[in-house]
Amino acid sequence: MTSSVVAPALSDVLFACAGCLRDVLAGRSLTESLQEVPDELRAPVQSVSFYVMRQLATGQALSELLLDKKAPNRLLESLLVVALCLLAVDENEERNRARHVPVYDAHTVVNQAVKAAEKHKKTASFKGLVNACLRNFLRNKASLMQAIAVRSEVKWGFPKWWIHQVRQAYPEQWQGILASAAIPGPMTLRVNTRQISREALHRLFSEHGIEAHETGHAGLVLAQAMPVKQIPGFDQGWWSVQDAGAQLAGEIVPVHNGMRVLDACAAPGGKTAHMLELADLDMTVLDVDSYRLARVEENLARLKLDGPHVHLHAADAADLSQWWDGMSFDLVLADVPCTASGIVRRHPDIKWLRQEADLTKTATLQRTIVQALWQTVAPGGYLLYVTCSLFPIEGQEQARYLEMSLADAERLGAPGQILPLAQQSGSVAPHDGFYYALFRKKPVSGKRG
Ligand SMILES: C[S@@+](CC[C@H](N)C(=O)[O-])C[C@H]1O[C@@H](n2cnc3c(N)ncnc32)[C@H](O)[C@@H]1O
Repeated sequence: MTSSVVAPALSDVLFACAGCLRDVLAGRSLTESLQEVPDELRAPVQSVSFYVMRQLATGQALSELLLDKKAPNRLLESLLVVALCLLAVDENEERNRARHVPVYDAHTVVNQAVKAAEKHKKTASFKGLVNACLRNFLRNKASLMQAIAVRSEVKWGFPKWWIHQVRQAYPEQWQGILASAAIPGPMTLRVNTRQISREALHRLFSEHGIEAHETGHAGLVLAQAMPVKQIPGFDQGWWSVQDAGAQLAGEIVPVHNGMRVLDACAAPGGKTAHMLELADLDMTVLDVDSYRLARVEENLARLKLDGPHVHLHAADAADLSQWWDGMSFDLVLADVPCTASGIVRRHPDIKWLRQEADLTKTATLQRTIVQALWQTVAPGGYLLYVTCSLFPIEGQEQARYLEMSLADAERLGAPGQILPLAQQSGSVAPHDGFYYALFRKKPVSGKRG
């Protein structure tokens, strides 16, 4: 018997996207919201929603211009914004392909958005408004697009405060940094060199027609993103998906066999696994979120890195009384919670979820965590501070503060701020944004470190 897969109706996709957008505007992450989308709709809803997150300022500015007054409810507003983001797509197809832009026929979008409005009691009585508003946009597209193009948030696809912060921190590079978020990141893998060499995996990929190039010590960047199950070696644990910027951690941590290591903010376990791939370690793994910690367990099992040398605890790293037995660590990885401003090309909802006031709150939390963790570092031991942020308050300013305030700390060489910048205008940045600072606790005098 053959089974044919029927593509979902665009009206269902648009309606589900409107629900996801409404959730994000209410402060929920897109990843969480997408989990509630029915399986058969998830792939197209994810693709359209990611695009909408990148183009949100455009959709919102257009809906403001087209409606005489505020939309009657959030769901309707979200449906209009989703449809307007799709209708505003420019006609340069080549550019669109590179940017993974979902392209639909304009009149189909209008008809399907009206059908989507019919699906819910909150939107059904406004289907005439949806129709009028979207048709008005199509009639006046050029002048409306011109009217909003002058707004900085439309030009860059970020909230104003974010543009201001990046511009202030990086007066030479701010445009390249903001532009890099418009294009989805490449699919980069980290080879589990305990299972297979990078050369052997690269060869195997070539035999399967999968084009890739090498990056860093153990990375392979795929020319085309693919579902993980279609790439040889996933179930065998031969590789993990991990951005090249995150893979740098493995090149900085001074790991060697026999070390007692703490990964304090570990989930989903990308860097935990990387360290375990590099050396035989006694590894304590913490995360405050037990649901996320379960992902570390799954990942380590798939990569065949689990065992009695790995100890997982769901606990607050800052509260030593919850989890620490008093035995110090040779190395602590503090990949602390942050604004995640360096990874917005992969999680474009982040730029709308964060508020400017989060910067100081997050920086304070980071200090509290690191100051507690410093007590667990053995004399002569190391602490690697990491964030996936671009904002100096979580990066260089934080590292300077820690250097001054941590007892017996010396700062060692580390890359500092890594910026997501395309090598040429319009091309994909090779890695996300990260910050790395490495500290060592001075050995007790008289003992060699
Ligand atoms: C940037 S992510 C870590 C990414 C991870 N190191 C990796 O490479 O896959 C930060 C993690 O810190 C966790 N977290 C936040 N606050 C924490 C706390 N007080 N104690 C321990 N973990 C915390 C979050 O649940 C989140 O999983």
